[in-house]
Amino acid sequence: MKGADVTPMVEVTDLAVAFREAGHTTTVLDGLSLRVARDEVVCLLGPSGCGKSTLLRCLAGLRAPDRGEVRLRGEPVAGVPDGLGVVFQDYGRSLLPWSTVARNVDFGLPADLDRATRRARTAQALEAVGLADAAARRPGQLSGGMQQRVAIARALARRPDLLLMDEPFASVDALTRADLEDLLLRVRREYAMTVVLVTHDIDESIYLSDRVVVLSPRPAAVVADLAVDLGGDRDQITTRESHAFVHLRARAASLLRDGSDAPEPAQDTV
Ligand SMILES: Nc1ncnc2c1ncn2[C@@H]1O[C@H](COP(=O)(O)OP(=O)(O)OP(=O)(O)O)[C@@H](O)[C@H]1O
Repeated sequence: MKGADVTPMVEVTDLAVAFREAGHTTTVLDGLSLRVARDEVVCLLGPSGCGKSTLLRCLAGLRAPDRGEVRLRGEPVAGVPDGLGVVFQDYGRSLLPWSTVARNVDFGLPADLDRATRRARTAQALEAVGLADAAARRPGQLSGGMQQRVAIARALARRPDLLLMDEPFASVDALTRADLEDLLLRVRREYAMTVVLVTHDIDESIYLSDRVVVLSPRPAAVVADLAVDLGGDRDQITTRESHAFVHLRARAASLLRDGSDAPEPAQDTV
């Protein structure tokens, strides 16, 4: 009998990246290793400037590391891999302002797809993000949250098995952010994707993920790998109030602050 495929979706080994500018070298990553299993949602949580985006760019094949290796589905990354969706924070710059919403989504599809398939995938992705009625509008006619939904639809239309997100909800207001977080939890199941999401928001990292990888200040190293046992059905109010969530938040905050883990609180204090 053939066993289940246990090849990790993402395997990063001993990654090092440095930037050299005007005779000055900034070491951003130095010996970072990380694994993400298929269908997992993992948040990379780290302080500003620690190298989160650089790590994500290495995963996306947008930057070659100076040392070490990135493998996706067991294959070394060399250039932008197939089966990948990417969503960045700055939706304003990632959408084409003169094109309709539908065209913006279609724009992300491989050139060799036939017209009927393109239309079907675009319609399905817009439906998934609740924008079926906005297909003919232009980005400038939409709110920030709606524009970010278009960016997510564009990634989904590619039917990625790996979605990389770089602070995707950092530019929208708190209520819209909560809606987009719940949208991600839903589409992650519908599209059966592995998700790697970069954030410096502790609550968001716990709410969204199966695992939070806490990174140190630059050069980013893995400080802790926190399993998030909150179940699949999450709710913005009750999940965030739960004992497990509150304790994970304290642990992540302490690890981010000085690398120390917070002790389990006594039951009568919560
Ligand atoms: N192309 C580049 N050239 C020179 N330095 C760079 C370049 N890209 C990033 N850096 C530097 O590398 C460091 C890490 O940047 P990176 O964007 O990866 O961090 P980050 O953790 O994502 O930060 P933030 O949370 O603030 O977005 C920063 O000091 C940044 O200035």
